[in-house]
Amino acid sequence: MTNQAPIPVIVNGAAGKMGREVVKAVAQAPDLNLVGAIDSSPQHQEKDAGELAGLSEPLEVPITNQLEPMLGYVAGERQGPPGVIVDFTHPDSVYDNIRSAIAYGIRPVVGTTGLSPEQIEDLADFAEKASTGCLIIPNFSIGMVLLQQAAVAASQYFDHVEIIELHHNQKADAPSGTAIQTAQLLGELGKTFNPALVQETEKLAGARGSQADEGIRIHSVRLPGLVAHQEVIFGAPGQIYTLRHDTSDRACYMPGVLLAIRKVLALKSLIYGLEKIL
Ligand SMILES: NC(=O)C1=CN([C@@H]2O[C@H](COP(=O)(O)OP(=O)(O)OC[C@H]3O[C@@H](n4cnc5c(N)ncnc54)[C@H](OP(=O)(O)O)[C@@H]3O)[C@@H](O)[C@H]2O)C=CC1
Ligand SMILES: O=C(O)C1=N[C@H](C(=O)O)C[C@H](O)C1
Repeated sequence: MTNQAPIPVIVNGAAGKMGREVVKAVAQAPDLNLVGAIDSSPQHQEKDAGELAGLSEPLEVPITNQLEPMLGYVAGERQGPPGVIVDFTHPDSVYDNIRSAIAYGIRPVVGTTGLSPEQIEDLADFAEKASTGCLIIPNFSIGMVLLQQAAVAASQYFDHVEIIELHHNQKADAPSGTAIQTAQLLGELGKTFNPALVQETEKLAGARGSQADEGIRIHSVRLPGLVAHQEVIFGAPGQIYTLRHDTSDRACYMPGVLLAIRKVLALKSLIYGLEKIL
């Protein structure tokens, strides 16, 4: 049992699919205190974040679109640990959100995908200069970390690999942040995958998917009825090795989100990927 004051947590994107899960998870964690719920969606302004998330009791935390005043308010609290902001918003806004939080000394835990490599590098410089921890985690589920580790192990023995990611049809970005990170992890071995055997022609543009730097094809499927799924398919003469992860409930991300909130306070720079904090 610890006497430490709870960590103040702001959820950005609190009315969204992930934001609502995070509100519930934070409200149920005794060492965390939900102090703010931000969301730009006009129809949810002033609603109680707890009720919106499906909790039986209100949390007395209203949804607001006032990010900067909220950051200023939490930063101004002199007692207890510094604040953390969890971001599940939109690829278009996440870069600015992270910069604003760091400028106020609030530690970002970022699940929003769609940041470019240049933006991540720039944010890493900014966090380093501010000596402020920041976590960018393309996928918070332990199953995906295990899939990626298995894929890295397999890639020592296979020269041919393609990725298929499948998501619900409200997803803004493609390919998924997880698929991009998976290709990067495979590419870190320094191998070039998928040496061409024939001159290929795409009769319909995009038929062979997108091609990451590592030579790895990524195919994106968007359908209602899907949540989040990924296959990494290795091929060699006479054999196929398939790794697959399926998400059926966004609750699967919450242990990773809570871990990241607790870990980010001890950091002084930006870290990318859940595997680095396990
Ligand atoms: N890292 C991980 O493990 C996971 C990452 N994700 C990522 O998280 C992000 C959010 O996903 P999801 O919850 O499904 O998306 P949703 O669209 O369900 O939720 C996003 C919420 O953020 C709001 N919003 C949009 N822009 C802003 C802004 N500038 N400031 C404040 N609020 C804003 C949206 O409002 P409105 O609807 O009005 O636009 C919406 O309520 C995506 O990038 C997704 O890829 C998702 C699952 C797991
Ligand atoms: O939008 C989603 O749903 C998800 N987004 C993340 C991604 O782009 O990788 C993580 C997970 O796949 C769910």
